[in-house]
Amino acid sequence: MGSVEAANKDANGSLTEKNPTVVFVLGGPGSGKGTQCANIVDNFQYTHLSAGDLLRAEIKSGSENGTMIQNMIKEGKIVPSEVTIKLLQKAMKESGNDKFLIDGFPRNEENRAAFEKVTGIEPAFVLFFDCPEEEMERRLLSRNQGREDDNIETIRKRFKVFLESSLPVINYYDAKGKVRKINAARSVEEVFETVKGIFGPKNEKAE
Ligand SMILES: Nc1ncnc2c1ncn2[C@@H]1O[C@H](COP(=O)(O)OP(=O)(O)O)[C@@H](O)[C@H]1O
Ligand SMILES: Nc1ccn([C@@H]2O[C@H](COP(=O)(O)OP(=O)(O)O)[C@@H](O)[C@H]2O)c(=O)n1
Repeated sequence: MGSVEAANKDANGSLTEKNPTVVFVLGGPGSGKGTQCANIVDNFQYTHLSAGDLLRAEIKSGSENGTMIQNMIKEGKIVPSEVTIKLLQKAMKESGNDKFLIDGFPRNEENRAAFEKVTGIEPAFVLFFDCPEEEMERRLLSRNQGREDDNIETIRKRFKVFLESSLPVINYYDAKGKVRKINAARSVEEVFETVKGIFGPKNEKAE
């Protein structure tokens, strides 16, 4: 990692090295990213930041970008990284933590390159929840969270975007040896057993 980009100024204005630990959590829509992130947060010292949740909160907040974000989500399109990265940076700062699960980001090459450029952060590793489309479709159609994009028409568009734009990002990190691929087509408990093994005992929360 470029140490210059990673350097931050402390309260006295002097440069300090701050290297937050970032784990990207990727996988198709409905693969179980959010579910497993909740389990990780219960057991390990990480803060969960879902890019989709941050974007949905931005719509609700009445922000000037709200309508644009809402239209893009309805179409299953990826919101420009400038918007998403600002939300992620703000949430990282506000958390006071230095360990993050960044869920549903980066979703395309533009997301990936911009995050690296703006923050200077490289992920420690990437969790990839691998799940067949039929299973993801079943899960999304019964998610019942009232999401405007959990309808079959938008779901098909999201699958297409995942294959065309998000998988290349996973392949990019795979070539760097950073991807931990997990079979997500199992029960929540079985998937979490595998996830636990990846995080190891080091960051486990005390009972
Ligand atoms: N391993 C699993 N088996 C069955 N259903 C699951 C599993 N993991 C998550 N779900 C359910 O599938 C839906 C999508 O999961 P979610 O975690 O929201 O996925 P993502 O964040 O990847 O879109 C939710 O209703 C969730 O309860
Ligand atoms: N990095 C991101 C993440 C989500 N999004 C948008 O938010 C939608 C929902 O993403 P999500 O991660 O909450 O949900 P899933 O599609 O994984 O179920 C995506 O289909 C995109 O429209 C985005 O534009 N950029």
